[in-house]
This record gives sequence, C-alpha cells and structure tokens, in this order.
Amino acid sequence: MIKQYSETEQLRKVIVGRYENYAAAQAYVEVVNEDQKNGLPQQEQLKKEFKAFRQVLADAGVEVLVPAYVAPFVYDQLTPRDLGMVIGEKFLLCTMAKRSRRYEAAGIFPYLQNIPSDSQRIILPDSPTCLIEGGDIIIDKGNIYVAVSQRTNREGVEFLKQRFGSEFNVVPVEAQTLADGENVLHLDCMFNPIGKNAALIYEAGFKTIPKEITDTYDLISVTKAQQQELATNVLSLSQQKLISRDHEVCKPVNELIRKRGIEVVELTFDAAPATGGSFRCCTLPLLREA
Ligand SMILES: NC(=O)NCCC[C@H](N)C(=O)O
Repeated sequence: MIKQYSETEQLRKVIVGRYENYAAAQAYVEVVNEDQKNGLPQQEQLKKEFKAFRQVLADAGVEVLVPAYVAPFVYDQLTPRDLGMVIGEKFLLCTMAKRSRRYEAAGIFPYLQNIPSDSQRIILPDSPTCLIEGGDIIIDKGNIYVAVSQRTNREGVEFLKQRFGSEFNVVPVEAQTLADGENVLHLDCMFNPIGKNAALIYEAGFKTIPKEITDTYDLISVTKAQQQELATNVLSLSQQKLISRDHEVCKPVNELIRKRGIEVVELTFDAAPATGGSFRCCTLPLLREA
C-alpha cells in the first residue's frame, strides 16, 4: 500500500538511505554537487548518524525500509528521496540527471513489487531526456510543487502536468541557478511545508514565489547560511512533530518551528548533509495517512 497526499500527514512507512557500502569503491565516486567539492564523509560517522536516525523513526512507530545494495558503481545510496515520489496512490519513478545515480533505483525495486497492479500505478517518464528528481517534488493540500532546478528540467515539469494535472494543481517553481549565485540543488533545499499550515522557505532561492505558496502558508524564512546547512530539509513525522539537525546554524530555525507548536526532535546529522542531503533527502515516504 502506498499513499501520500501531503508533506506532513502521519508518516507510516519510509525508505531510509543506505550508509552500508557507501563509497566502497573509490574508482566509481563521482562528485555530483557543490557540497561534495569540500570532501566526502567517513563511513563510521555515517553509520552512527544513520543508526540514530533510523532508531528515532522506528521508535515513533514508522516502518523503516533500507534499499538493497546495488553494486560498487552506485557508490552513494544515502538519499533515496530523489529516486521516486509517491503522488496520491501512484509511484513516479524518476529519471536521474547524474550518471552515478542512474541505476540507484534498483535498490528500491523490491519495495515496488507489491504495489497493486489493478492499474498502472507506477509511472515511468516517456523519454530519457525527461529529468525529474523526487527532491524537486512536494505534494501538499491539493498542489504538486515542482522545481526546475539543477536536476529537474522543463520537460520533467510538463510530464508531471500531463500525468497528474487532472488530479492535482501542478505548480511550477523556478529555482535560481549556480550562475545566479545560489546553490539550490532541489526544491526541498529551499521550501518545505511543516505542521498544519506553516512552511520553511529560502526566498532568495526562487526566481518568483508562486502565489499558491504565499497564499497558503505561514512562512518561516531561513537565511542563506541556514539554507546552506539545509535547514529547510527537515522530515515531518506528523503535523505535530518533525526531525531537524542539531547544527548550531539550524537551531534558531528549530526555535521558530517550536513557536508554532510543533515538536522538534534534534539529531546530530552532519555526514549526509556534507554530501548534499539532510533528513528529507535521506528518506522516501511510501505511506502517509492519518
Ligand atoms: N533532495 C535532495 O536535495 N537530495 C540531495 C541529493 C544529494 C546527492 N548526493 C546528489 O547530489 O544527488
């Protein structure tokens, strides 16, 4: 059973990134984003942080799944978020922009085998040039926000409109580019709904902020320094509770979230963010429902 109509409804089942075998074969390591230019994390630190993260999820009653190991040529399986997206009761299998991530989805195939086949619930983009990554998609309150970013192109946005436009209001978002001086890898690195009607936002990451966002949410702005530490990239367990980094730069944001009456579980999570992804990126929810 897969289902997701919102970013904050009770999380029931989730795929969490695989730290085991990370960068096991140096020969296949590909530096895929700006953050990684500063060096990659050590296995031991990844292990410690991911174990604690998985434990918090399990203790909260969430079913935790881990991708199967693919092969040495897929050196990084830390951030399953981008591999796909549950949209309503369908699963969009994404087409990845980076070579080293192109076959990463094989690790989550075991979890797609039991999705009912009464209709075509697994949606595959028609063309290899149609790039979409799950980090660029957010579904909430009847809207699907999708960014044109470093990883998702206009063809990807058009595909989403064509396949999901009758059921959802598809809202395209243009992210600023590296050439504009903004390092916004995916939409969830600059925008993320939390609680009942709040959202974290890094305004400077947008070319234009869609009115669906300004009209719908009580916005909590993050600074450029906070965006760089992925302060928007929290994971909601429910409308009442979320997981965020205990990083010094993120703490003021956590306080603003608490002021909205949302419980914030702070965890040490520094290794995965050094690869470009924090809690949202390191998870792929399969089931959210009250
Ligand atoms: N949604 C996200 O922002 N995901 C982070 C992806 C990090 C991964 N190393 C990548 O660059 O593709």
